[in-house]
Amino acid sequence: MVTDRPLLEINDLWVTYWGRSLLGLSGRPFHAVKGANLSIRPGETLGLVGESGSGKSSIANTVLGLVPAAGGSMRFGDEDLAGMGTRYPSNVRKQIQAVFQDPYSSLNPSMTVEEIVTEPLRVHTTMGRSERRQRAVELLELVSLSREHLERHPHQFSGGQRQRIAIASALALQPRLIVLDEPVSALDVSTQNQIINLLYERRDALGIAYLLIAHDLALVHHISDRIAVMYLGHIVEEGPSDRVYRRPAHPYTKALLDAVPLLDPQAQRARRAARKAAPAIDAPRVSTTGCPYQNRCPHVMPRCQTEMPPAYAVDGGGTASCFLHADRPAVLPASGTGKAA
Ligand SMILES: Nc1ncnc2c1ncn2[C@@H]1O[C@H](COP(=O)(O)OP(=O)(O)OP(=O)(O)O)[C@@H](O)[C@H]1O
Repeated sequence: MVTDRPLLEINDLWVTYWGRSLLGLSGRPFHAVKGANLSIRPGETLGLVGESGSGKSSIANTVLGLVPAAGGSMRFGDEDLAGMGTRYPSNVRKQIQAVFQDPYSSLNPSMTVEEIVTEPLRVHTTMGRSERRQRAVELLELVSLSREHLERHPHQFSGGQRQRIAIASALALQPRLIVLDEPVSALDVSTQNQIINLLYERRDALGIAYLLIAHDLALVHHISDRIAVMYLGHIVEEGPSDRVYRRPAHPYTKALLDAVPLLDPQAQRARRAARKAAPAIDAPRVSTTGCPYQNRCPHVMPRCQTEMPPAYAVDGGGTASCFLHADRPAVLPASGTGKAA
């Protein structure tokens, strides 16, 4: 049910945190997201990957209206999200829901399952109590739980069941977009598969779009239509999931994929040997000019140290911000060259 017009369109997004000095005055700004461009169509899943600290949750929290955009635009349908800061009106908040990583801390332990699942209905609709209860039963059935679970508290459930409850609550208002921030990384492998299948089913049945944040590239490839790759606040590559996974165009995406363990032990041994023979790679470092990946990149060229690459079109779809593709048309200006508001 993917259509062409974007549901969410993010252009040149900046997210900035301000440090605090001892006197409580604002210290130096830290730009966690530097000019990101992303879009998600209705019913589409966009996987956002990158190492810890690259800015994925900062984008997610800005889309959810938990953190204000410091610059750029974010359109959701006809709504200007960036202009609303953290004060989304109810009609917008209803349409964008979230499921977070840790089902042990994201559910209020003093509430019953019925209260948790019907809370969004209580806040955002005029439904009466019995109607809400009926809806709670339907929602629990959607996530393979049942009426008998209504009166129980979160501590009476396993991690996977708690994540089902969180998903039921996120579905309550029939949102158009759900932000999934590491939704299965706290779960064991077989429970992960069950939750992923559940998310799949709900997406196909209800036409919801997902912004899926995860470290696990194999998982993201499995569930996403498109993948965007972040490095130090920049989107360095974006494109159809299969193309990014099988033919990564940015050296950083390639490095991320090389870190995914191979099932074949012989191939895994060969890869380990090749890695040992390769020169040591520096830790990530914020460069003041040029490409953010320059000090780790095996293909670094002189211009990478002075110029930020624009996003070049890539064969098979999508873009890569890397001068290795400079023979292709640039479709977006270099990210991070604009100024945060
Ligand atoms: N509230 C905050 N105040 C100051 N700095 C922050 C804040 N939240 C995040 N940061 C910083 O912003 C950068 C990006 O963080 P973010 O959580 O968005 O990354 P991430 O890619 O989601 O990481 P992870 O995968 O570990 O969750 C990090 O350097 C982080 O320390």
